Amino acid sequence: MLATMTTDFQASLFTSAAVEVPSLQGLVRRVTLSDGAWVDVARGWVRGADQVFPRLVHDIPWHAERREMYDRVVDVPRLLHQYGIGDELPHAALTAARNELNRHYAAELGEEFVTAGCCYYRDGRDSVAWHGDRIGRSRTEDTMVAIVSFGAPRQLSLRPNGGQVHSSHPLGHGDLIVMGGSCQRTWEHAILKTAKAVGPRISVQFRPFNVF
Ligand SMILES: O=C(O)CCC(=O)C(=O)O
Ligand SMILES: [Fe+2]
Repeated sequence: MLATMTTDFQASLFTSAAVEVPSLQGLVRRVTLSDGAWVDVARGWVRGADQVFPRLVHDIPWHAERREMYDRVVDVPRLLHQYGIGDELPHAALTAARNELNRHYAAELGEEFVTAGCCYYRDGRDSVAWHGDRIGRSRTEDTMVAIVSFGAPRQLSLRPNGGQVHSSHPLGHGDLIVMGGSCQRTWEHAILKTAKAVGPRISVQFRPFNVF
């Protein structure tokens, strides 16, 4: 009885008007960058994202990391968790998002998004410095990294390698950005620290096999 109730509850939660992951057809707007890089943006793609956010805060087994920087060991300024190939995702909205990304980009990407890296930016002091996701195949090959954002918006900044900041996308509340083409090799992205009072944000980055 209890099991049935739980299942019914989850099903109705997900199919309720509140949480919905619509088709990306006609919803994404592509912005062409230089050197074969592009981004696709779909604002408010995951409907009811603000209701998903507290579940992700609670259910993802977040951990802090420390990394060596030159001669020091420093805190990574965000919490992290990585879902690997075959891992069950923590919320039906994420599974639905990955399924729709795989459907929408199947022909263009030629493979599936199989991992989901998660970052939790607790406040404006949490950040990720300028980088490209260039470990693995993305070092030499075109690929895609699709990011779905929950919670309060933070700016995802983009610049050509080492160049001036080109654009900045406020991402939160179910927004999608897909970085594609040569974007990971020829451009850099960052979530810069901000002195403004900002609420917490979670990003989920869907990547193909051997792209980090
Ligand atoms: O939080 C984001 O949207 C970006 C995260 C990111 O660039 C990364 O983890 O590689
Ligand atoms: Fe990245």
